[in-house]
Amino acid sequence: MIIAIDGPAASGKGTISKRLAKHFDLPHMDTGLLYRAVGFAMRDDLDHPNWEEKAVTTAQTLELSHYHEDDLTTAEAGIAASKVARVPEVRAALQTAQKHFAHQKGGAILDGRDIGTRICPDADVKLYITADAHARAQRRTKQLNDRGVDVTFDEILAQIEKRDADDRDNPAGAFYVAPDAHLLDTTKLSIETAFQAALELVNSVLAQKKNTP
Ligand SMILES: Nc1ncnc2c1ncn2[C@@H]1O[C@H](COP(=O)(O)OP(=O)(O)OP(=O)(O)O)[C@@H](O)[C@H]1O
Ligand SMILES: Nc1ccn([C@@H]2O[C@H](COP(=O)(O)O)[C@@H](O)[C@H]2O)c(=O)n1
Repeated sequence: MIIAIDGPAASGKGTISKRLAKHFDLPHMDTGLLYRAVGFAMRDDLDHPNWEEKAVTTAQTLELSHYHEDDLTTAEAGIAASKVARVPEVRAALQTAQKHFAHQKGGAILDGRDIGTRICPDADVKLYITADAHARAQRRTKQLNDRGVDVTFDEILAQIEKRDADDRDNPAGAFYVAPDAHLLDTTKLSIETAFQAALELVNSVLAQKKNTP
């Protein structure tokens, strides 16, 4: 079984994906980390004239295990990720690993931006997790402040709005809600309620498929 989960930054898709992965005993891939790793590796080179070429080589030779998650989950790595994600050859290099992970025996859960549209258009279940920018900025600010990172709500809101806009008009992406995705707005939901709502959606899609000859 393949479950594809998409949504904008800090919508809670990673939290829901991890919980669903545990529930269904499926391996999980946070595909944003791949783009973040390339962005992080390129952080001092993004102003160079030939940065795109270097980003492609970085993506083609990426070893995610060489990076620390704390370095990848910063706001700066998110902004750099969004920049390298606009290079079609970077996307192509990272797609191979994602498709391979998705189609392993027994299935998988992947979360990102183009999982239901480009990586796994054949997924058994597709969810699109969203929340308004204000709620997402509050969550991300708390997440970073709890980790001791000194950022304000206003800074994070501005970054989230910019990243939303950059991602929305990424010419190399397929960042739209797949027509067969189920939408879940978590703006007013706690983590637990959001997870239960996602689980209900997944179970209802699976039950429907089981009953369809
Ligand atoms: N429904 C919710 N209510 C409150 N906080 C939440 C909710 N869902 C997630 N969070 C918190 O918001 C933060 C961001 O969540 P998460 O990492 O799951 O988002 P994401 O969409 O995967 O983000 P990214 O796109 O940057 O990877 C985390 O600290 C998480 O605990
Ligand atoms: N499938 C994906 C996943 C992510 N991106 C880009 O990476 C940025 C960081 O992603 P997070 O999920 O960790 O926030 C994101 O803003 C996208 O630009 C992508 O292109 N495709």
